Amino acid sequence: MSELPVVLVTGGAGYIGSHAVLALKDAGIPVVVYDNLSTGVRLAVPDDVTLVEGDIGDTAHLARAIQEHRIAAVMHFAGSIVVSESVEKPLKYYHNNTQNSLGLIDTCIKQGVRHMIFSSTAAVYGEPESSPISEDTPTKPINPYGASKLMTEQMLRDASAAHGLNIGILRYFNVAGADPAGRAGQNTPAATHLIKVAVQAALGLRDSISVFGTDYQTPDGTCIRDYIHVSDLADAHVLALRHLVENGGNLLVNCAYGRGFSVREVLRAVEAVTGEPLPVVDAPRRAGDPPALVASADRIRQVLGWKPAHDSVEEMVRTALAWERHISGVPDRPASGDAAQTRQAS
Ligand SMILES: NC(=O)c1ccc[n+]([C@@H]2O[C@H](COP(=O)([O-])OP(=O)(O)OC[C@H]3O[C@@H](n4cnc5c(N)ncnc54)[C@H](O)[C@@H]3O)[C@@H](O)[C@H]2O)c1
Ligand SMILES: O=c1ccn([C@@H]2O[C@H](COP(=O)(O)OP(=O)(O)O[C@H]3O[C@H](CO)[C@H](O)[C@H](O)[C@H]3O)[C@@H](O)[C@H]2O)c(=O)[nH]1
Repeated sequence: MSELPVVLVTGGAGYIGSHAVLALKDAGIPVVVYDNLSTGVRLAVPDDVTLVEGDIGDTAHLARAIQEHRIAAVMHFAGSIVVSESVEKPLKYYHNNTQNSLGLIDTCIKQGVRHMIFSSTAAVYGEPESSPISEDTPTKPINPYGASKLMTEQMLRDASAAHGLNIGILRYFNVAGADPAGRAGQNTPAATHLIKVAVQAALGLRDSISVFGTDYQTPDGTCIRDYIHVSDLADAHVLALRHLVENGGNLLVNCAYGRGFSVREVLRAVEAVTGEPLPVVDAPRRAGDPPALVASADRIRQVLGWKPAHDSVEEMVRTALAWERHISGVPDRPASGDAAQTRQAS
């Protein structure tokens, strides 16, 4: 096995990046985090990992960090991620996801970085005419978020051809859950992701959960997504890094399990895990949402030998719920026997 390089994780104080940091550490790979803490939090970075606080748009600062820590590989998670916000504020997305990635790629090439793994998204496919979605499905984003990521993919391909940078483009579908060992999770209080919002509603941290759109052309009228556990996704990054270091060349893979769940199915899973009904409100469609995104997930298994360990919506919900309790301080419900005793005593 070739020696693995020191990895700079941009966005490593965020949700997925912090899980990737854990997976790299667990694999014994040295790691440094670069993050401006705009949505990420310092506490998400383990004590024994260096956090360089900075913006990827500050290329001089970035170049110094790459030199100082002898970085040879970058995992690039930093970005803006909310589809509906990208419709309202498209230039924020072209700035942070496209323009800042351009500066990062340029800096990496000038500093001799050999490998880059990029967080792309299923949103690059838009509303595909066929399902499941393979990596060869045409890319036609329907929102600025997806367009901003697709442009970065193109820059990476061109930069790779011209400058020999090895690139791994990972197109994530819907990421959910938290580290099963309880070391990390999604920390953004105002997060918009379905499972995060649903467990917050289950814990009484939100009054209700809205179902955005009930009239889609899907079996129960709600949107369908391919949810992937964040720890399986983090492991895929370590495998992708090994692949680039050992084989060179480029990689483009969907990151998903290859099966879809509707919004209502996800909410039923939350109710099954908590044993309580959720306060659900039907609401109008949300801007920029495609009706269904389900991956063909064969390539990632074949090329990387990826074997997911957490392929279950219930496990995503359970781990997300445990993390939400941990950060919010909402205690676990008493076991039903305890509740019965309390009632009898009163
Ligand atoms: N969450 C999902 O379901 C999902 C799906 C597909 C793709 N992605 C992609 O994965 C990546 C990580 O997403 P996440 O869910 O962990 O989001 P997140 O908001 O938790 O993490 C993003 C991190 O990047 C940092 N950041 C943002 N802009 C920065 C900048 N200019 N300079 C330095 N740091 C900056 C933030 O502080 C944060 O720590 C993003 O690129 C996102 O587009 C996420
Ligand atoms: O409170 C909510 C939140 C979400 N939804 C619905 O649940 C589905 C999933 O929505 P999320 O906000 O959890 O995720 P998105 O599919 O909008 O987007 C996520 O996955 C994409 C890839 O599929 C992108 O990469 C993006 O970064 C990431 O946020 C959508 O149909 C949405 O309308 C609700 O009904 N109520």
